[in-house]
Amino acid sequence: MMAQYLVLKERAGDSMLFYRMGDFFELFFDDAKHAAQILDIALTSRGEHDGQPIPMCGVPVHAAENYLARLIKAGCRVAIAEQIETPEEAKKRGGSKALVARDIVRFVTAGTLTEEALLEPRRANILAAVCDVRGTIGIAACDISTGRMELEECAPDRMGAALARLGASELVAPDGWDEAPDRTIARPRTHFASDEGDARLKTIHGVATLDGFGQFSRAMLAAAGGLIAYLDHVGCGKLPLLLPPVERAGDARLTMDEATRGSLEILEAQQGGRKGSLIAAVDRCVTGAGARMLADDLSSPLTDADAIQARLAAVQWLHEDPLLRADLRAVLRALPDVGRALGRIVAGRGSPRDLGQVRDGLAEARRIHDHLQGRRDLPPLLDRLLPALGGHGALVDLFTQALVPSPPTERSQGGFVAEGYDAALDELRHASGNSRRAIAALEAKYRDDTGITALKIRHNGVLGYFIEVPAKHADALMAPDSGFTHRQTMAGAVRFNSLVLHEEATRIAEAGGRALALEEAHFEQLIARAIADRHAIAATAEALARIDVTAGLAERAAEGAWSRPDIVEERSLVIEGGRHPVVEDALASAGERFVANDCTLAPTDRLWLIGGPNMGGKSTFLRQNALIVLLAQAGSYVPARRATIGLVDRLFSRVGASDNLARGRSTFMVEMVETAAILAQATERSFVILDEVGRGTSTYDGLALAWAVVEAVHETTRCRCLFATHYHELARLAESCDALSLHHVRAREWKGDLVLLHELAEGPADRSYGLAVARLAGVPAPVIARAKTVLDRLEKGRAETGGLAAGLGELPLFAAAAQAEAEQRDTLRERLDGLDIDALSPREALDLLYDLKREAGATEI
Ligand SMILES: Nc1ncnc2c1ncn2[C@@H]1O[C@H](COP(=O)(O)OP(=O)(O)OP(=O)(O)O)[C@@H](O)[C@H]1O
Repeated sequence: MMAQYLVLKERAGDSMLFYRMGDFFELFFDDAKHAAQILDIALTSRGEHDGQPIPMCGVPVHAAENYLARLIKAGCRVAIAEQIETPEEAKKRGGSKALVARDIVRFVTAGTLTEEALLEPRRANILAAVCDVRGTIGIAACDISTGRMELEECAPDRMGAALARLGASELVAPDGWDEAPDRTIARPRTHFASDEGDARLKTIHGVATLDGFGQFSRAMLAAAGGLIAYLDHVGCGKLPLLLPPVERAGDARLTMDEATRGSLEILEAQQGGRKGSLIAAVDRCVTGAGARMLADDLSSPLTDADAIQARLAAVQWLHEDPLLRADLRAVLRALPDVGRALGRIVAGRGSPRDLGQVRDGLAEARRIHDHLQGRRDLPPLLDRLLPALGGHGALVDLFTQALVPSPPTERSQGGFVAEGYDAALDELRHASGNSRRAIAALEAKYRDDTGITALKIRHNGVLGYFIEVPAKHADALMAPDSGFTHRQTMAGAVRFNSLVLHEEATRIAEAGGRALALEEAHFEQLIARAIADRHAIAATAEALARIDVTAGLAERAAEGAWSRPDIVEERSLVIEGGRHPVVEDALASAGERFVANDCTLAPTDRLWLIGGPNMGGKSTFLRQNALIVLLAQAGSYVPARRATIGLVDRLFSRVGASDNLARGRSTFMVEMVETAAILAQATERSFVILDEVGRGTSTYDGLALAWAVVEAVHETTRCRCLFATHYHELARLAESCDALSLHHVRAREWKGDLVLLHELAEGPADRSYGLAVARLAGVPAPVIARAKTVLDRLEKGRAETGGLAAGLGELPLFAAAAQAEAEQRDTLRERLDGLDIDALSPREALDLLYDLKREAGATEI
């Protein structure tokens, strides 16, 4: 047995091997140790290997899903080795000692789950493949629980942002690729071939060309090849549901990199989990599929004004009709997760319950279709969904006739095919019903005949049906001519059989067996029917999700008095009475009110420097505006009295000195890397929020960098930007940068206490209130008093020397400085240009080289 185990383990590679033995999956060696620790189950041993006891642990097959879920969560992958023949077959094949043949039937990995119990209902589960084809990155992503597949390509510097958007639970990449992102699973490079990807997609979808689905580049197809090869591997040849690939054009979406997503807490709060995230504050979807689609919308807002307007018009329509909205949501709320049920069916793991869910979902879709059809003012987005909502009449009728109202998850016991669907099956059921009744009559008859009132006819798995009497009455039945045969003597009872009982029991067993076989055949037919219609069913699931998202957003807007944003092409951002949805919710639950603030950026006033005390609300203001842009472009109403959003192509959010120790970089290093990315990638159409950039280093360095970054954003990037800072000195930039203005969050000292008003006002911050905030935070009075003394000294010093920013007044403008540097570098070029190398002696050449080097060094920072 160990030899068989070791061969399978070799094939399992770095996945744990679940080795089926009877009713258990057993794990051995290091797998056992590792799993026992994660699952907190007993580690035992079995036999010996190389003279050492073999560590072993096991999980019962019927509870395996739960254990799998915990292992997957802990980052493991699991190979499932099943018995692929019965012990009888093994004996027939190889004699009484033959080992039952086993094989790996599938791998369970984080990105390839379909089981309801292992998936989060409100989150997509993405598996992605990424590769590099001659300097272009191809990405293929799919959610195999619903079959959705997307292909995308981007430049190498956009790979991080594209992958961050996907948030894949598992990522595969070619072996030996130096630029592969962290935590990827390496797969053979040969799998990532565009010809292979193209051929596989054509075969899967039965088409001669992929042109009908979109235009896919070589990089996209190579990634698709890698993805499908990996799916082959984990499914051991059985592919899950894959819908036709959709091309995701990078520039049709608002680009956000990983740091921006993290700091805006779109799908997850920074401390982890959904609570406190944007989606938690926005999501009012009543179905899991709706919630998953909303997460996708918020992760990749649109940049196309028409597409955004279409979504907004649909939200508005349902916003203005609360009754219809409530009706729709009531129907949606009762919907099963059709997409995921279909995913399980196609993956070969469908149950009668999944078929029932598809039937119920499609029937409800029809009701929604009838609700919407014929409404005069139906917005185009919803109108386009109508065809997908209907059209399943024949399938729904078939499934309704074939299946009982609530089919079970377990199919081996039968009982899911409805009465009236198959006359032969009804007959068999009728026959076994008659036999059961006959057995009940027999029991009454035997009681009468024997006069033993405690006589019972019972059933168990080992004996089948038998007659049981208390031990004290057994003698009468033991008599040879009693008509009963003795079967078993228990402590207080004796069990018998009789010819009539045996005959009835046989009839039940035979009818039962044949009924099960019939049900199984019907099940296969119904599964095949669902698979044949998979594309249309998936389209219905998608349409239902879009309606749920739209109704959910309308509901959220109504709840929070949100407004429909205007989407314009100009580079402005005008938000009146804007609020931060997450902070507002948190304050509301504490009984406090959120102070709404305006943001009015325009091409002539596109960079706001925002000062004011700690805790004054600067970060909140910055983020709320970024979130409002994001929500608007995702097609949602926004938490503001009015908003006009000039389309944004890329959104950046940076918080100074945020910790990213997990990546092993110092906080300041992270801050600078992220700032560098903004300066390199932001365009005139971008919106950038920078929160205290520069604070992660010494005061002088920090101020100098913050100064230079603001100038660069103003002069070179020219994007819309909100910059929060504690450096008062930066206010002097208003003198040289004409599209920059100064703002602050207001605070007041009242009777010695600091009152934070959380209100934004024009002009520079008058002072920093740092000590007052420290007092609010409970820093002991003697420490505050001492700090006050130190502060007085420092301020006196500043007054005498002109302070930190002394001398900055004479600093040349950013553009002029950049020009001067460029010119200085050009004198080097001129000298090189004018050089006749052949005319130089070796000595002269060397001297010249030293000289040039000296000149270059003088211009270095
Ligand atoms: N507009 C607002 N209305 C009401 N309360 C607010 C508002 N803005 C912020 N707050 C409250 O003030 C707290 C601090 O806000 P925030 O973190 O934005 O301040 P900050 O100025 O960025 O502080 P620091 O400079 O220390 O980072 C928030 O957690 C929230 O409770």
